[in-house]
Amino acid sequence: MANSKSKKVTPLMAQYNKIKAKYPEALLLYRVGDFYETFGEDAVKAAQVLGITLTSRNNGGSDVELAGFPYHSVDTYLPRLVRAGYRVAICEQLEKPSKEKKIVRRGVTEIVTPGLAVDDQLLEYKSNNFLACVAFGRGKKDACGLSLLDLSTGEFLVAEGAVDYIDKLLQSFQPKEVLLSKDKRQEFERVFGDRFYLTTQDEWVFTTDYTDEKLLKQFKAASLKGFGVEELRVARIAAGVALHYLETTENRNLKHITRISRLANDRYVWLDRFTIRNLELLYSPHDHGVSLIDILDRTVTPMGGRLLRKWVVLPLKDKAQIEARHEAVRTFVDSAPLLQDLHASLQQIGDVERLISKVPLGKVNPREIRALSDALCAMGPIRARLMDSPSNTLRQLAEQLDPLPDVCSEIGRRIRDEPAVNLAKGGVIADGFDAELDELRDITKNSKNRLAAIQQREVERTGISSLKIGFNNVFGYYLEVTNKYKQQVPPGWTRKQTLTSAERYITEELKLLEDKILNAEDKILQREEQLYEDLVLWLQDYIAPVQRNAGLLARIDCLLGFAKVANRQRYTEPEMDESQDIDIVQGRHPVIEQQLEVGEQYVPNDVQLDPDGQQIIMITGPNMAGKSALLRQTALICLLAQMGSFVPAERARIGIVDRVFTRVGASDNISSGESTFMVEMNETASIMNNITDRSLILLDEIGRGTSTFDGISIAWAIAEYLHNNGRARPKTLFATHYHELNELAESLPRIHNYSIAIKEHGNRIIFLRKLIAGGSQHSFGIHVARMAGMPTSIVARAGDILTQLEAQHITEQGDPAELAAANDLPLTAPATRPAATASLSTDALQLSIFETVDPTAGRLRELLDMVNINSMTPIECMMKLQELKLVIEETPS
Ligand SMILES: Nc1ncnc2c1ncn2[C@@H]1O[C@H](COP(=O)(O)OP(=O)(O)OP(=O)(O)O)[C@@H](O)[C@H]1O
Repeated sequence: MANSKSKKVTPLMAQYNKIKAKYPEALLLYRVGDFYETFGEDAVKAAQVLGITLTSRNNGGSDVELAGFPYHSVDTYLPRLVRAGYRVAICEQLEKPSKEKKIVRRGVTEIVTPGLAVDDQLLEYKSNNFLACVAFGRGKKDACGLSLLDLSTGEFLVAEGAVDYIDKLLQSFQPKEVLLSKDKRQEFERVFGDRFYLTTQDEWVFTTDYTDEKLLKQFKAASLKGFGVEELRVARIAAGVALHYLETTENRNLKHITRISRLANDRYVWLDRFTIRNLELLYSPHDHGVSLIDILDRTVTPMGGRLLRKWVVLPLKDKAQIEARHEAVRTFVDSAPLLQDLHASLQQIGDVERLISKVPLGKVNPREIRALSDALCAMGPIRARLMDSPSNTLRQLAEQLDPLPDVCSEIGRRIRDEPAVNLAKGGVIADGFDAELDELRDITKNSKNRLAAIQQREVERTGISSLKIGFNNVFGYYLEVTNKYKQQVPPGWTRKQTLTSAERYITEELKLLEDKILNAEDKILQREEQLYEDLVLWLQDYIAPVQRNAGLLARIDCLLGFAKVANRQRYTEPEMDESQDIDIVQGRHPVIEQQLEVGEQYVPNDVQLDPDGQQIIMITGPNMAGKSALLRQTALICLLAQMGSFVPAERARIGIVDRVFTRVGASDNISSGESTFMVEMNETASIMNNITDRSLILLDEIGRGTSTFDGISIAWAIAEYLHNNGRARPKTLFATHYHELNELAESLPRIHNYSIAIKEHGNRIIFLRKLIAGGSQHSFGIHVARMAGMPTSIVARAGDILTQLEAQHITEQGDPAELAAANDLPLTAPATRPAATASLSTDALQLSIFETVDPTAGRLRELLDMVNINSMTPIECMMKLQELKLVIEETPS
């Protein structure tokens, strides 16, 4: 820190210390002349992050660290500091330096944090930059409130609900910064994890009275009734805290925050947080992985791109709304010229939503204002074209578009066609708009002509033919009259200088012109600034209509994007109905089908689900057969349909789905122990408690994270519960390695067995990727090992061991399938039921193995001792066998 205790602190450092004390948590960029300086610890951090030189400055006897950069580099350096996670306070000089004042007045004009970014360098153009606030309810049962505010667009959303709902929204909207009460940090991290950039606020801010006052003031309203947020007490607190935070970070002109909207939980399909992650809707966890949005986003405008991200995580449940989107997409698909025209027009639009937000923030530059008017001008043709289209949806959208001709023409009248980006450089305001400015410009351009004109006129008027206009530094412009014509000087001229052969005069007119010429440049800049400010102020009245246009264009853009994807990827229009069936004919996985190697073809599959007949599909098949792909494509097709998109299928009839749950079994519990398994079971239990008739559940290798027999038992119990649960019959796709689960179909009529076909070809397995009726009866690991060329003696022996292990286990504990069926396992069984013994007694078996495969017995025994067969997947078994085989091959006989 700058040393405030030092005896003789320089005036500059004294001022710095005072300002810094007000913003202790921020890294302070302190303007000194043409530089932004940082001092003390801030300087150390800035030097490290920015790679700038760290020096020191004498501060009245003691040294303080110093690092700075030129003011014009702020656009380069500021984003780097913010991205590195710093809050940055920018302290400007608030007055021009003058000789009389020892030190100029300075103050913080802006605080930039990840959630408060508005500069293009800090924003991703197709993503919102949300600042979130989470307010916890009073008790455990009380709801949690969330607000999401994008300062760069003015979008302001609130939601209230159970913790898992808020968690899901945080995951979907990925806020860049989250505000919370000082005393709730631990609770927040426990519930929502530690991956957010947190900023705490004083506890007193989180009170209804204070926050409601903030909201009412922002929206200039007497009540919040009109916004549909009256009932959401905790969400309103979260919203008010966000406004409070903006105020304390010097963001005071928030005219672009014109509305607050409720994210109505009941309007959208409920996706549990695993589903968003698991279906890779927005992100893929793999390196260079592709997510659904990557495939789906063919939008042209940044607003469209941002809206699509919301559509993807908030699929609709209302049939009419979904069909309205389909109808618009169909219209574009059916008319290539309409699609192309709209695409071309939208390309001229740019980011009007963010442009108009810069108006109240005082950040809009002249070129952006011009871009705004270009965008408005482009809206006319879009409106006209869509009004002519056969689509009701598109006509309704077009009708609401308002190209604001006044704004468009006013900007055209006031701003030059290609204005300078930087207002301070001039050349912004159009010629002919302002007489004063025109005159000033004229003066600088034509000053010589004007002087010559005066000279000419005066020669004619006075008859002094030798009259000349000259200039000197003492009294500026003058009229010089030779002695010969002295008598003809008119009365209004003032003599200023007498020379031997001539006299010099000034006139009122000449002085005025001189003044104008000398100050013209300065005055031009001032006048341009003034006129520009007037325009920006005038534009503030049009923020809401421009935002409305931006919203409409975003929707048109998304629908157009869906049509482009449908054309390119051969998607078809799904039929939506109120039934509870899902009937997909020749469906495909939208992402995987795009990623296959050249020459590979995605194999489409039919999937039918209905709660009265085929409620649960049990799919068996070896690793890599395509089970997970089938599960996910089914959910993705339903979700795509409900987002309003066409779907990758030959035909699809979808009874509206209201919830999608996904669970994927933990892949390895060897390193993470039981906890992973416990988590898996807890989460599965939460699915079981929330299912409805319209739910779609994907269970992929559930129970994999424990020993084989435990896993089978648990998967069995879950399948049984989903089938027999009286409350609801959720449609379920169940992928499993455990062929034992096929037995369930014998006693439970709505469970149907399927498998994914494979074919043996010599030593190779060919994956046919076809879903066929009937479960598979193979023990895949050993089966695959045989096809991989394992010596027959080992394969045969492995088969024997498996049979013996299963037989032994059945005598010790009973057949897991029978056990499960007999015990009528309750829901809570996974967590509370005593785990079946994981270690099997294999001593006897091992002895006999080693008797037969000597002389490599020692090494093989060693390797086998380390194996826990109960926790291995078939493919791991196969690899282990391969390893054993190598031992045999490498040992000299
Ligand atoms: N219908 C299909 N057509 C073409 N390729 C497919 C198809 N289904 C899956 N694949 C390919 O097979 C790979 C494996 O599929 P998937 O992960 O679904 O197998 P799995 O049976 O779930 O295996 P595991 O049990 O190991 O998870 C996919 O990454 C994809 O490349």
